[in-house]
Amino acid sequence: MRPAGRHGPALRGSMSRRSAGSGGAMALSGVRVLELAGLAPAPLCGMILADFGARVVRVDRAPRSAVATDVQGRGKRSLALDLKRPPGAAALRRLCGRADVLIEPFRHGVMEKLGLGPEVLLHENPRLIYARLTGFGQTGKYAKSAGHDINYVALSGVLSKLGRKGENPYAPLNLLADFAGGGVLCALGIIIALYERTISGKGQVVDASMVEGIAYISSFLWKSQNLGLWNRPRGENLLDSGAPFYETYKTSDGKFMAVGAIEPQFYDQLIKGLGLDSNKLPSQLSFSDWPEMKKMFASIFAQKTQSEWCSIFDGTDACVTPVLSFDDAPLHQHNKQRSSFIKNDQEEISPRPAPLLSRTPAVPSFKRDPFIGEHTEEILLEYGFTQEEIAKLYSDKVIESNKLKANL
Ligand SMILES: C[C@H](CCC[C@@H](C)[C@H]1CC[C@H]2[C@@H]3[C@H](O)C[C@@H]4C[C@H](O)CC[C@]4(C)[C@H]3C[C@H](O)[C@]12C)C(=O)SCCNC(=O)CCNC(=O)[C@H](O)C(C)(C)COP(=O)(O)OP(=O)(O)OC[C@H]1O[C@@H](n2cnc3c(N)ncnc32)[C@H](O)[C@@H]1OP(=O)(O)O
Repeated sequence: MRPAGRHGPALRGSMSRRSAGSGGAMALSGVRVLELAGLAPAPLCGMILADFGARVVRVDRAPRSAVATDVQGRGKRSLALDLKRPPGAAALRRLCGRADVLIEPFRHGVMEKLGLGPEVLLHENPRLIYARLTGFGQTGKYAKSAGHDINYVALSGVLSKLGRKGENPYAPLNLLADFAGGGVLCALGIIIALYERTISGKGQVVDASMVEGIAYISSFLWKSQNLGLWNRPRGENLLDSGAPFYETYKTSDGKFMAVGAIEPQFYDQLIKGLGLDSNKLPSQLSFSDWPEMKKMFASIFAQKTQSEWCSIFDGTDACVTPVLSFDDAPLHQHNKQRSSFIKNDQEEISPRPAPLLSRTPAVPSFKRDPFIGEHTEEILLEYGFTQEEIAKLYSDKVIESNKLKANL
């Protein structure tokens, strides 16, 4: 959890609280989602759907581990259910009978082994959107292999393009496969399938492979190869840290500025802001001069603080911005003006859901994330289980409840 200290109530912005009502239905109101608990990509997928109004139930493991490892539980409720026991698997089948969407994050074969494969669940509920969010997809040589973000980015071809000159390929955190190519594209697949269902009345399987997701996200790279943008070795091209005008530079106070002055008219403004004379410089696209130009830019940026450079470049089209820390990003005037970051009841700061819809924007929950099993009973009742059936599931140790902790 981040300290609250520097961030004032302004962060709560003008966004109405979910509990107070948004003054209208959210885009996904009424959509019932079951998300089987996973590592990082499926939780983001579920959180996006919850932010935009879906009723998302996270199905956690029972017997449960001490703490929820899902830090993207915003707006979700938790049901703790042991799927390895036949009554647990049967309970999930019943839940799926009343759900619109199931998100499962296991490697291929796990759901089938539990008797919860798509043939079974779609047979019982033909309207179900069965989303399978995996690294390697449902078929192919690696379908049953373990892997993580870096492996998926590697297999997509994209990792070979990332990294600085002379260095090994470098994965930018686990943002590309887990989140962009995984969680976000899976959410898109679900929305597309939900839209199609309004016409056909039928559900379907969404096979969201993160390898393919990140490859698809990188279509621009694939389709721009003939433009000569990527002919040079890694780290020596236009957008991969080769060009002096698409780079970060350290300032005198140890911070950084980001420069993205690609087009000539914007590059001219960069040169002007740096106090240079373009007549005395090589042309912008003279590749052989790039290393020397970088050194020159670096020595100039090192002469002023980040704030001084912001005073020079703010309000120009030089495409120069400060590299903000997580502490500073929510406090930046632009982000404050748009309420781009929000603070929940626990004083935790996180990005506001995007994109912003004009009539039915997301209204994220401001409550803390659910404890594992916090809503077990209420969810089962809501999905049509009787008190007697719930009591039996408890006594059979197939479900767990975590009310005690929730009430602390
Ligand atoms: C780079 C990222 C990964 C980042 C993850 C981090 C966010 C977290 C990793 C470690 C965490 C920390 C750690 O846990 C210690 C602390 C714990 C504390 O509680 C919280 C703080 C921690 C510091 C904690 C903090 C963070 O959470 C961490 C740092 C990625 O790339 S994520 C993407 C990974 N890939 C995929 O998701 C692709 C699809 N999935 C897979 O390929 C596999 O699932 C995977 C990921 C390889 C894992 O393989 P595994 O063998 O473990 O599982 P599966 O084969 O899929 O089978 C699942 C089995 O579980 C059974 N099961 C599932 N649900 C239930 C249930 N409700 N009841 C009973 N049983 C259940 C299922 O039947 C399967 O059983 P079998 O194996 O017997 O078939």
